[in-house]
Amino acid sequence: MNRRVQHKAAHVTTRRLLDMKQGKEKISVLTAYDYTMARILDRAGVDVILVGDSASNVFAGHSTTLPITIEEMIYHAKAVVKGVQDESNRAMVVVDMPFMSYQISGDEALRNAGKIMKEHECDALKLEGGMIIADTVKRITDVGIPVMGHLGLMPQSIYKYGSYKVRAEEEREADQLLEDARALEESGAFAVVLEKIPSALAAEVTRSLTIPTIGIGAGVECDGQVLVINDILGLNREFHPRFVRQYADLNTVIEDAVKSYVHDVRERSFPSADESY
Ligand SMILES: Nc1nc(=O)c2c([nH]1)NC[C@@H]1CN(c3ccc(C(=O)N[C@@H](CCC(=O)O)C(=O)O)cc3)CN21
Ligand SMILES: CC(C)C(=O)C(=O)O
Ligand SMILES: [Mg+2]
Repeated sequence: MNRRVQHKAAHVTTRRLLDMKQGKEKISVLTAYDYTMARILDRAGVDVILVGDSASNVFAGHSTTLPITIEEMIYHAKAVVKGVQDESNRAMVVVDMPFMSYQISGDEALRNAGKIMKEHECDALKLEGGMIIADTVKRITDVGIPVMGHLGLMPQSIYKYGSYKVRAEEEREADQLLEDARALEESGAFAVVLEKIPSALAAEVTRSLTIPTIGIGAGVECDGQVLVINDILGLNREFHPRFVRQYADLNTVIEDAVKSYVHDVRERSFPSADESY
């Protein structure tokens, strides 16, 4: 028996996520945008890696997710998929479809979904929206591409709302969100992200659906949780919404390391004889 194969944990599939919900095992999701980080996340055992369009913010420095292009998302996704493949190849890789790559028509959405899927071996795509994109979700899933939904705070619609405030606090909006979630499930979505909505509503959606819910600022009763990797590592100085738990202060770690390097170069203590040829 090939021991290497035997020791490799099974790649996380949409089926596995459904089983996890049924078995009440929580699903952990983090974003990644590059090869090095994807390898660390896969090694650490995260279930799903999301190549988020938040790359527009944290990688490219834009103030919203709107400017990132399909080509840029593919570039990040290729690096992440390669990282997972070179590590344990356990984590599922989901890629955000960027703003305006799926909203114009079902045809265009399908063409772009296929384009993203063909460039690398990611496992699924994520789209923002509910009933409005239900037909599109059905068309994409019908050809065999798994789709993750995204409801509540939808950053691609930020200019429609004008703020990043909590969503669906009023009963009418909450009812709409519940209907949107059901529409996504009926259209074939395998999971749905719930962003910045009241915990009680997220719990109700979670109970109402067969597919898993993945929360970000949506309480502990979601079937899983997602956060942006830069936020949990403390790489982001300015971004501190209360749903982020910071697990490290890499900002300080990196700044101190770079300061030491700059100092050593200036003082001529780097490189030493041992570090030279
Ligand atoms: N680094 C990063 N982390 C994220 O979670 C993230 C991104 N970028 N970019 C894309 C979207 C945007 N997201 C956001 C952005 C802002 C808030 C937020 O709560 N902002 C304010 C509150 C604004 C208000 O209440 O009016 C805050 O408290 O920081 C939440 C999610 C989540 N996503
Ligand atoms: C915050 C998550 C859910 C996301 O969509 C992103 O990182 O783009
Ligand atoms: Mg996103």
